[in-house]
Amino acid sequence: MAFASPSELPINIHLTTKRTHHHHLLPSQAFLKINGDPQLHPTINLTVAYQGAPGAYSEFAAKTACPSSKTIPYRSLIDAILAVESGHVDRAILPVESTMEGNSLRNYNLLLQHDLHIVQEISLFVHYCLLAMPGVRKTELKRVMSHPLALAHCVRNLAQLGLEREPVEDTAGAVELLRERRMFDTGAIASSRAAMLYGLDVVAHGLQDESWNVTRFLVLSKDSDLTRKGRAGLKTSLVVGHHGSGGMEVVLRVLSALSSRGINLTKLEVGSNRKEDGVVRILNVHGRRGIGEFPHVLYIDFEGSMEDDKVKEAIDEKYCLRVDREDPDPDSDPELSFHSRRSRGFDFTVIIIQRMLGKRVFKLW
Ligand SMILES: O=C(O)C(=O)Cc1ccccc1
Repeated sequence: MAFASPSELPINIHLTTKRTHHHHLLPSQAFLKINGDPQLHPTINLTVAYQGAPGAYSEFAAKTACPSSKTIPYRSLIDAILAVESGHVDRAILPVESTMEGNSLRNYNLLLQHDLHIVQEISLFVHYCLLAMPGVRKTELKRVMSHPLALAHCVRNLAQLGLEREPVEDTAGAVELLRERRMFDTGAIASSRAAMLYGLDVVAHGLQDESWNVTRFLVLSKDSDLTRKGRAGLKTSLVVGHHGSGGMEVVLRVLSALSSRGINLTKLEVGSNRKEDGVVRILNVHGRRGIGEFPHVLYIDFEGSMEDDKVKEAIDEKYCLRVDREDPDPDSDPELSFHSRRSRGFDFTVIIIQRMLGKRVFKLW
């Protein structure tokens, strides 16, 4: 391609603050412990998979999180994740939630179905631009293409401009398509970096409906880094899948086990089970592998590490969160499936994800 590679483009950073789906029932709770340290493990020469074309926000997030790494585009998030799982690349980057849209839960749930470790997280301030073919004016545009999340973030402004929305795979992919097909009546929402990369004009800046628009990305790796054991600055994610027996009491038990020990929660989300979403599928990474299905899910992030005494205590609290790494008793009731432990009549599984505490927000203009 005649355009500069993304790594050659100036990046303006402002620091502001395989699937084996076994459907058979499984014993054992899932226990996934995740950690990592970019300082201990420099990202030079790493390969990082992202979804989209060069110039996508995910690529920028990958480059920011893993400086000097080589970013590799993939068509879909699943392809990017499979590339890490199969060892073709070292890392994958996954956008999981944004301040405007809340959780892209489908992405988060992808994480639960693959045996990968979160080694880092990065928050990116996303500033959307309206791009058009060179010389085209904003008023000449009839429609706009972009990633569904970008379209959702700009819905009011786009309506005001009277532009029809057309979802495509990613923001940079929209720009590429626009240029390839020489579409003079169509714009794309993407970064100014994508405009430079593909030689398009920026006809409007800051198209997001709300000024504070931050997306959180997770960096995934096949390997965990046990050298981080007990180190400060970690954040842990807990995903509790349950079957709703006892109403919401599982939720209360989990929260009280953490809050009674002064453990600071940084995220709390009770997975709603609207019919169209169906169950959440969670991979069991211990014992016999397979997928468990849970109609109710609780997502929690808290500050601290699984090595902290109070965290250990909360996790081990009797009748509350028992995380069992051992294979369950083979004679146990197969109906217990994935979530072999029943605690006072509740059945649930717990996934624990340990990772870096990401406090910084990067800005891309
Ligand atoms: O389409 C892109 O550029 C992506 O990387 C996905 C995305 C879209 C909008 C905000 C953050 C990430």
